[in-house]
Amino acid sequence: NGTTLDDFEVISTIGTGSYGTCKKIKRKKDGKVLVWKELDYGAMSETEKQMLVSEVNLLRELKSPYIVKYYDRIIDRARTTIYIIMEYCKGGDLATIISRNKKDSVYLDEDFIWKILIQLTQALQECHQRKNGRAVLHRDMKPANVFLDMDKNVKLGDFGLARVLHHETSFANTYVGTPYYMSPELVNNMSYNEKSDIWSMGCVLYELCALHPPFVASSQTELNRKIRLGDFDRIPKRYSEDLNTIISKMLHIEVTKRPSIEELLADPIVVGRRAKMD
Ligand SMILES: CN(C)CCCNS(=O)(=O)c1cccc(Nc2nc(OCC3CCCCC3)c3[nH]cnc3n2)c1
Repeated sequence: NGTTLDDFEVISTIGTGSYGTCKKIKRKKDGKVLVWKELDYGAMSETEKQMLVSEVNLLRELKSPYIVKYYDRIIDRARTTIYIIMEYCKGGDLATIISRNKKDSVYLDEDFIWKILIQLTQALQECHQRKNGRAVLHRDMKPANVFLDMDKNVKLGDFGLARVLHHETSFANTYVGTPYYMSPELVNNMSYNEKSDIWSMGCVLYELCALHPPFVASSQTELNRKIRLGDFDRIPKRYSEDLNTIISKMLHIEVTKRPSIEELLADPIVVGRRAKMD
């Protein structure tokens, strides 16, 4: 592909993630605002570079209105840096929205939370039920990875990048935050599976309601104990029994009892709410 860095102009730096820096950019030919994520692969082994290539190729295949659109990539061998060009989400991320509402002690509207629930479920459906291939697991769904576009539609971001960097040897593996969203099966050292993404989605939706995660502790061991027990307070009483029921189902500690994407989309409560929205 003929895309080069000169085709873009950097507007500003949005932030730095576990893998590198995210910048807001403008495509010179038409002024379109995008972002790129800069990853320095200099310290990566051959295996990790292979994983990075396959993750980026997976990004290209994920096409959903609720997944951050991948545009292109530029490789700068001189700087051992890959630039992954994606759509810019004007509404920012849910972590920022949650912390602002928490500071102002203002709960989010139930309709807004249902919209996020339904769109996040559809984003996961695209990944878990991919037509031409194996399911892509997000592995790192959390409020900071869920963005909004200018119409407050969900844009699930940073796919795959999490996997590449959770590869044991990569430097970015040093945990920066507390893994509030680890599922019970992960805490019990079992394998990550599609139902683990459902658990994380439940944690994100719970946090949108309560403005704090379902399980909070001051140490990893205490957090693990709480996650294994699976006891959490009901979401604030201002929210309906329907919303509480759906979120509680996603937070079932037994993987087999936790609904799959298709079961969620077929749930009468979800079907009923979607009918009201469309
Ligand atoms: C770290 N955050 C709590 C706040 C810091 C920054 N504010 S913010 O709420 O993300 C914010 C504000 C305005 C616009 C956007 N748009 C946006 N951001 C992305 O990634 C952000 C990046 C992810 C890794 C960590 C650093 C930040 C995108 N990726 C693909 N499209 C993207 N569009 C984001």
